[in-house]
Amino acid sequence: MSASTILPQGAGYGVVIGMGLFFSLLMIGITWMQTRYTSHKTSSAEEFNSASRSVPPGLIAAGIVSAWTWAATLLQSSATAYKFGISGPWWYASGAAIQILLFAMIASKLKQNAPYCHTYLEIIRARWGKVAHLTFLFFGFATNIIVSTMLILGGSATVSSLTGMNTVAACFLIPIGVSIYVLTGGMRATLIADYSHTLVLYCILIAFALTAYGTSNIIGSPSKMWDLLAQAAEEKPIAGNAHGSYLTMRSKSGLIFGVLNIVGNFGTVFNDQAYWQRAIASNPRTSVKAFLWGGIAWFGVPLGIATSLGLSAVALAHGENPLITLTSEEVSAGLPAVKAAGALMGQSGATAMLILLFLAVTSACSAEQIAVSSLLTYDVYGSYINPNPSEKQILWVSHLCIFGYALFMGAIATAFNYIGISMGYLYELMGTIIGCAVVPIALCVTWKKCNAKAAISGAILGFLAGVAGWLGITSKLNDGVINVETTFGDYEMLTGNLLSIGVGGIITVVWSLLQPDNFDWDITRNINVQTETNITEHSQPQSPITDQRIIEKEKEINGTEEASPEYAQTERVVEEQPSDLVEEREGLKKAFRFAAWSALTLVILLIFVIPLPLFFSSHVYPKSGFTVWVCVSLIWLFVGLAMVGIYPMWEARKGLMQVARGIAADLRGKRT
Ligand SMILES: NC(N)=O
Repeated sequence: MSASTILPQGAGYGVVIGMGLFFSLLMIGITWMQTRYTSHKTSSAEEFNSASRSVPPGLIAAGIVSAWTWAATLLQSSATAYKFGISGPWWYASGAAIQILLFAMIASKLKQNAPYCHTYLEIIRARWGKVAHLTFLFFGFATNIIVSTMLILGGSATVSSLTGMNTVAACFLIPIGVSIYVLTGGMRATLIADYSHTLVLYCILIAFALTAYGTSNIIGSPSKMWDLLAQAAEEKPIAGNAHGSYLTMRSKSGLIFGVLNIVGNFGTVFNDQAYWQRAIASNPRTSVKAFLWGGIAWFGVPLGIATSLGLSAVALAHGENPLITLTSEEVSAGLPAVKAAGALMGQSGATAMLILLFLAVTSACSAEQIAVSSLLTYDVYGSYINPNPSEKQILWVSHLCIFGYALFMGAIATAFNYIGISMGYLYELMGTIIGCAVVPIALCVTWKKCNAKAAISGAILGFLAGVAGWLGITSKLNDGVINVETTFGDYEMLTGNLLSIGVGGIITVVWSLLQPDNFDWDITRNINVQTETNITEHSQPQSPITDQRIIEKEKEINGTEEASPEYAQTERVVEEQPSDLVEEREGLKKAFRFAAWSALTLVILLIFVIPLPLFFSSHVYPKSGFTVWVCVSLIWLFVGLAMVGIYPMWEARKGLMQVARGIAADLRGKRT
């Protein structure tokens, strides 16, 4: 064991390679059972990439939580608690949960307006053409690359800090291990692996919280933590916080981080095919529920770990005999939680942290790999290289892209490591690079008036404004010095993030209002309709029905949908029971209204109603208030465990029984 690491190097290799192999074997087993005992075969491209669009809400919610739980969710959230006190966990959790909640509305519009697409870029291509497609493909890939790099940087920094494992080896071995299980299982098995990861993740988070606030000899109660935090503030008050305290929402840097977090995370949800893919894989009737549940359950993850380990790091790094020390580079790399776990729980804490990070990073990596593979397969290969691919070719290209992207993830994370760009830096920068595409992408599937030129110009000019503003303000505030350190300032990052999303959004909306498009959603509703019926192995296409019938019936019901004469005359073959189609669209409209009300209410509560009065009143929590805060964070973890750890099992009971009956029949020799 290296003198400076809490675990031996072998533990790092053991977890990365051993657990990678374990999950690959598990995936082979799940895929085999899925193929043998259920109707879902991964030899179908539709099943491999979109899980036949039939996944129930609990499993999708677990998949959302696991894709959205990055290394940064655990590490960066705790680093914000270390830097800003309790406002850090709040702003991290609320500033990144609202996008998932709002995406519930997009998910329902997606099911209404492009029910058979494989990627959101297919919608952009069908609606706005090739230039828009290429423009947003750039922002889509930029999002996946930034997210993947942060994942691998965070994961490898943790593994090498805890075990001394070679960082480059970790950078490559983590994504390659993940690619093996993604290759084996495709989308559905990946969601099942996500579920198992999420279950263990919640259990470890609960164990950390109970140790920090219940059993630890060093802290052990909210009251003792309050004392230690008060002492830390006396020793080293936080500039910009009320009374320099860690126990207040009144934190200037915390609030700036909150804004950065909100902007950046809009980009990493709305531009990331991984979330569209979960909406696509979802059963249409329950996609809204899945995203609302996912957002609510996920909120507890950063809030819980940052309240326990982030604040523990503050307590342990101060006082007469600090148990841990943290350099600013280590804080930027997200290591306060890692060091706190080791100091509070010794080797068992370090091992739990290693496993936690491994699970979070691998499940988020798997989401990124399958997302990038879908973009490359459908939007590059299928759009520009081979417009009429066979199912075999789609599967072959998907597999190749998953493995190729795993190698790319390792290489790019290694490069960032060498040039000294940390996960924390990328986290604050991401909104500047990708925020500009958020509004056009969201409007592509929700607003018929949004015009193509406005969307393309908005995204490109927003990007240029964001980057120019970020670098310009850096130069102005730092005497012309532009480097990694100066560009990482609060105001520098804030300027870039706000300009990018603001300019992109304003240009897109204002131009579209001045020159409104009048898009016919039937064009996007027809994406892949013919292909789907041809390639879906098990679907039994119903007799063809005409759009005219659908449109007329729809008019009878609500009198709103306008029929395009051109489309009304075409015959459309659909995959689902056609007689259900109109009722289904009505159901989706209701679901959209429900998503809008619930998501907007939660957003207003989480971003305005709860934190802002606490900020403006400069309230510093007394012991009783802090104890309530700790209890809420713990309860939220248990609620999350119930929502995405226990509920999916209940939901899957019939499928599990079917598999169990199949296995029993096999054992009795009654099945061939
Ligand atoms: N997924 C995030 N932003 O932690």
